[in-house]
Amino acid sequence: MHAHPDDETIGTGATMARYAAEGANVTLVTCTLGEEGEIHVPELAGLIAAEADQLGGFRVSELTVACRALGVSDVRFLGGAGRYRDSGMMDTPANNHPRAFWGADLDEAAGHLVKVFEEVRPQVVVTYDEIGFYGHPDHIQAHRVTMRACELAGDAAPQKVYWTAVPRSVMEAGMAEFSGSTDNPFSGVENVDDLPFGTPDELIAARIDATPYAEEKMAALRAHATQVPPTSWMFTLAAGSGSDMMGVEFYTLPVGEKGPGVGPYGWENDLFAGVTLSE
Ligand SMILES: CC(=O)N[C@H]1[C@@H](O[C@@H]2[C@H](O)[C@H](O)[C@@H](O)[C@H](O)[C@H]2O)O[C@H](CO)[C@@H](O)[C@@H]1O
Ligand SMILES: [Zn+2]
Repeated sequence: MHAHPDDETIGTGATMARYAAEGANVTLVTCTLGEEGEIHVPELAGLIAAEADQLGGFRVSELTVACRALGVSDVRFLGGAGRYRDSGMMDTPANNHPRAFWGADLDEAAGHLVKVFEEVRPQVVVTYDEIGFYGHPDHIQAHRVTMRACELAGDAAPQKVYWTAVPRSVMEAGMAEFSGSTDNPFSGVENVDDLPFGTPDELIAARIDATPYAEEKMAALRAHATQVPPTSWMFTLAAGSGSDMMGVEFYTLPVGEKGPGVGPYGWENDLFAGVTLSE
C-alpha cells in the first residue's frame, strides 16, 4: 500500500519483483496519482499542477511501465484512479484540495482497502510506519488507512503487516558512500541520528535480499522519469559500491509473529516466514 507512483519502486521494488518472480500474487494499491509532484523531464514541464495539471495522468503511465518491469500486474488505485489527490508536501496549499488524500475520511478510505482485502485475501501487507517513513502527509495517511483497514477487515485482515524501514547501520554506510559525492543526499547531515528516519538495527524484523532483482528495480526507477532524474543518487548508488543496497530492502513487523531469522537480530529473509498459506 503506497502513497504515490514511484514509492512502490523506491521502497519495495526489489521485494515486489522477487515475490512476483517466485509466483506470489502481488497486489499494488497506490493512494494517489502523484498530481503535485515535481517534473524532472524538461519537455513535460507544462504538465505541472500549476499549469496543465496533467502530471497525475502521466504518472499513471509511468507506474504501468514500472510495474511491468517489476513483473507486477495487479495495479490498483485506492477507491479507483483519481479518487484521492496527491496532497503535496506538509503544510502546502495542496493539503487543502477537496480531494487531497490528507483530508480523506479515514473509515471511507479504509473501506476501499477492506474491499481489496476481501477480494485478494493477502497473508502479508506492506506499508509505511506512523511517520510515513519520512513525514509526507500522503505517506502518513497511507499508514493510517492501512492500519484502520486491518482493524475493519475481520477475517480478511492479513496475518502480518510490515512497515518499510532502513537500518541505522545502512544509513551510516550510505552517508560514508556519499561523503565525497556532489549529489550527496545526506549533505548537511553530520550524524545519522539527525536524520528524520532510520531504525535501530535491533528493531528491524526482515532483511529481504532481492539482489537478483536489482536491475528490475532500476528499470522501474527509470520508468518514473518525471520523479527520478538520471542524476539521482539512487542511480549513483546502484552504479557504485552500494549497488547491493538497491536489491536489499528492510522492514519492521508491527503486526504478526516473526518467523525464523538469521544474524544477531534474527532478521527474516522472507515476508511469508511463519505464515499459514491458504490452499
Ligand atoms: C518519494 C516521494 O514520496 N515523492 C513525493 C514527494 O516528492 C517530493 C516533492 O516533490 C518535493 O517538493 C521535492 O523537494 C522532493 O525532492 C520530492 O521527493 O512529494 C510530491 C508531492 O506530494 C509527490 O508527488 C512525490 O511522489
Ligand atoms: Zn510518496
